[in-house]
Amino acid sequence: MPTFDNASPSTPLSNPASISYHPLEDDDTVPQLPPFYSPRPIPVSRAISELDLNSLHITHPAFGQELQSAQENPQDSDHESSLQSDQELPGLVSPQITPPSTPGTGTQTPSHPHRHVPKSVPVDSSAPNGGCGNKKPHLLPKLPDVNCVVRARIPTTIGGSGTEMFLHLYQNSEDNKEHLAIVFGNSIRSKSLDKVRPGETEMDRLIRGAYTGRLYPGRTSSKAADGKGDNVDEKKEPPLVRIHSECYTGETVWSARCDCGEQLDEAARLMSLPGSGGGVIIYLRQEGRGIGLGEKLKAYNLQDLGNDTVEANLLLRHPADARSYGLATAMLVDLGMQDIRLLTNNPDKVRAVEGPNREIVVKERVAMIPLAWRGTKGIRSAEVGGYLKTKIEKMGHMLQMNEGS
Ligand SMILES: Nc1nc2c(ncn2[C@@H]2O[C@H](COP(=O)(O)OP(=O)(O)OP(=O)(O)O)[C@@H](O)[C@H]2O)c(=O)[nH]1
Repeated sequence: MPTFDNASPSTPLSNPASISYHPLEDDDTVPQLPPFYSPRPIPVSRAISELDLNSLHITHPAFGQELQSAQENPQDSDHESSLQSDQELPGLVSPQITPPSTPGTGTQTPSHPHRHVPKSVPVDSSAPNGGCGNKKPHLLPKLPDVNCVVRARIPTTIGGSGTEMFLHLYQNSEDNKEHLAIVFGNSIRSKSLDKVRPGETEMDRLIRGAYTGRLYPGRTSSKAADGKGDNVDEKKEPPLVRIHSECYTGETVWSARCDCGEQLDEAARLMSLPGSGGGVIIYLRQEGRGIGLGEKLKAYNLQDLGNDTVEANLLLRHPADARSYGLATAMLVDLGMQDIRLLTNNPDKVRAVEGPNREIVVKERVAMIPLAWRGTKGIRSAEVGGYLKTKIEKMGHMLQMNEGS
C-alpha cells in the first residue's frame, strides 16, 4: 500500500517525489470493499423481461435520476421536481461559480430544456477584444490534406424523433487516425467525397456514399432521379459547428469526471432541432486533450492524489493541452464551410480553427453550459466540479464564474 509523506487527497501534489511506496507484503491485508463494489450478477437464465424495472435503483449521476424519475413521473419528462429532491448530490461547481449569466447562454432556466437554444454572441478574432482571448495559436503554415473516404446515413436516437445524420470518415496527411464529421442536414456536402475518382463505377460511388438523394434497393445511379441534388436547405445564418475531441471515458463508459458526453449530446440536439439548419460536429481522435487514453488514465490517478487536470498533465510531462485543430479546419473547408457559429467555451479553439489564413471565420460563439448549471439533468459529481473549475480558472474557458459577488 502506498504511504504519503506530505500529500493528503486534498493537497495538490507539487512534488511527485514526495510520495513514497513500499511493496505489498505478504501480511498486508486487502481491505474489505463495501458490497456495492461487486454487485451480484443477474443469473443468465433470468430473462430480461422478468426484470422489474421499478426495483432498479440506478444512481449513476449521468442518467440515474432520469431513469428513476421517468418511472415515478411519467408525465414529467424533464424530471425537474425529482432532481430538486436529489440535492444530496454534490453540485457541479460550488454555487458561487455557477454563472447567473454567461455570455452566449440566453435565458438560464429554459421553459422546456429540450427546445432550449442558447443565444450566440458575436466574436472577432481579428480584434483584441473580439471575445475569444488574445492567445496566438501555433498553426501550421498550410492546412493538412484531408479526404473523405466514405459517408453513410445514420438514423439516430437523438430526441427520439428519428433524426438522421451523415457520418463522414476522413483520411489525412498528418496521422493514420479516422477523424469524423457528423453532418446534420443534407445541404452540407464534402468536396473530396463528391469528386469523381479515376475508373470508378456508379456502384463504387453509391457504396462510398457519393450520391445525392436517398439510397433504396435497386438504385443504380449516384444522381438522384429528380436531378436536383441535395442542396435544399436555405442558408439563413452561419451553420452551427462543434469541434469535439474524443473522450472514451465520458462518451462510452459513463464517466462523471468530465462533461464530454453531455456536450456531444447537446451539440447533436441543437443541430437536429427543427429550423436549426443542421450543422457539423467534427469529431477528432485526440483523446485526453491529445495525450491518449493510457496517459489520461494516469492523469486521473494523479487527480485522485490531489492534483487538478492541468497539474496532472504537467506531472506526466505533457502540455496542459496537447491538441491541434488544423484537421478540423481542413475538414470544415472540405465541407464547404466558411463563416460558422462555433459551440465552445474554449478561446483557443475559436482562434485555432480559423486556420493560418482565416480559411474559416468564427462569426459567433455559442456557449456550452453544463446542463446541471441550467437546473436540468446533467452531471453532478465532485470530479466534474473540479474539472470545470480548472478549465475556467487555469485554461481561460469562457464560462462566467462568481458574477455579482
Ligand atoms: N488530459 C485530460 N484530458 C481530459 C480530462 N478530462 C477530459 N479530457 C479530455 O478533454 C477533451 C475534451 O475536450 P472538448 O470536449 O473538445 O472540449 P474543450 O476543449 O474542453 O472545450 P469546449 O469546446 O468548451 O467543450 C477530450 O479529449 C477528453 O478526453 C482530464 O482529466 N485530463
